Amino acid sequence: MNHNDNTVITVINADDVTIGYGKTPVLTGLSVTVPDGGIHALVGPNGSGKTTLLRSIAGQHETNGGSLTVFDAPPFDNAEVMDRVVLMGADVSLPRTWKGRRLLEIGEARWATFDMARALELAELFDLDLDKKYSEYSTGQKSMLQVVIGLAARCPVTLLDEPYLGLDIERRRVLYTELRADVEQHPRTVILSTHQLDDAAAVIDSVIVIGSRSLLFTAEVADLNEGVLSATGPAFRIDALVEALGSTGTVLAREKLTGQERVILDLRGATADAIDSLWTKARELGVRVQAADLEDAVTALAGDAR
Ligand SMILES: Nc1ncnc2c1ncn2[C@@H]1O[C@H](COP(=O)(O)OP(=O)(O)OP(=O)(O)O)[C@@H](O)[C@H]1O
Repeated sequence: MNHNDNTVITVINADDVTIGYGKTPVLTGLSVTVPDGGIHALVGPNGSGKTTLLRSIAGQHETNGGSLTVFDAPPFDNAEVMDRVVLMGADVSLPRTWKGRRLLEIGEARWATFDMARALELAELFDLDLDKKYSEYSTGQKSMLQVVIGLAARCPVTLLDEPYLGLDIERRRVLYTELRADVEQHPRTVILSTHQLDDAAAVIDSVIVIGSRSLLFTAEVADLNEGVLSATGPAFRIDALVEALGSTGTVLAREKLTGQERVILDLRGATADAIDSLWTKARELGVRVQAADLEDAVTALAGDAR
């Protein structure tokens, strides 16, 4: 594993990577590092290359240029890396005629770290019938089986590709609660690709945001929660707040609501005193300020980064 500086150990390192299909590139010049441990959301528009990137990290898809390493080694077709990585989720195909229970046994045979007791416990929490064939599962039940295998495999690098697809609200709660509990009890690095950031907001540590073709930015969720604010009020009051903001921060986005306007402000570089005085100013002006929802913060930062 790489020591980026004196403190951060990275498990996945992409440096100027190009990935595509045939001669068509999907991602170009992608440079990103993923720290060892924690849950990281991979976010980007449809077709931006999230699944392709996860497949490359899992050693299932060859990169076309640059350097991609997982545990300091190129992952493609590399058994030593692939034995420590699991990729499960929406686009992962499993043998359709096999029953859920059999697929768990395949997982147990595939990964030395697989915990069958945990797999059975998760299946019960999801209320998943393991005696049905995979082809007989609904979309949500297929997702549940994928999540069960993905978590029970206990791989140091766990990749979950849109694992919530088709899950009802109660099962989504199980997914995120059990994911967090599992990672706390058995620390590992999880990358979770998602279009539903707010759903995952409570359990993720950072976001990796890709745009069309490359990385837009990465950010710690704690930094976003503290430093990206949403301010709502009548337009003239928002104008006054933006004027007061000066060089303390940046206006990432501004939108009209019915009779009001809302701005998303990036104050991540500001001192605690500067942030305090902006809150005071907002109160004086009668502008409602709050931490921006994670989804709003990421969307605004992505718009700003493009
Ligand atoms: N097997 C393939 N052969 C050729 N092109 C492919 C193949 N798989 C994916 N692509 C193309 O690669 C691009 C990225 O696809 P990918 O599935 O990685 O995106 P994604 O970000 O996961 O999308 P979504 O959010 O819609 O799931 C898309 O333009 C897609 O059409």
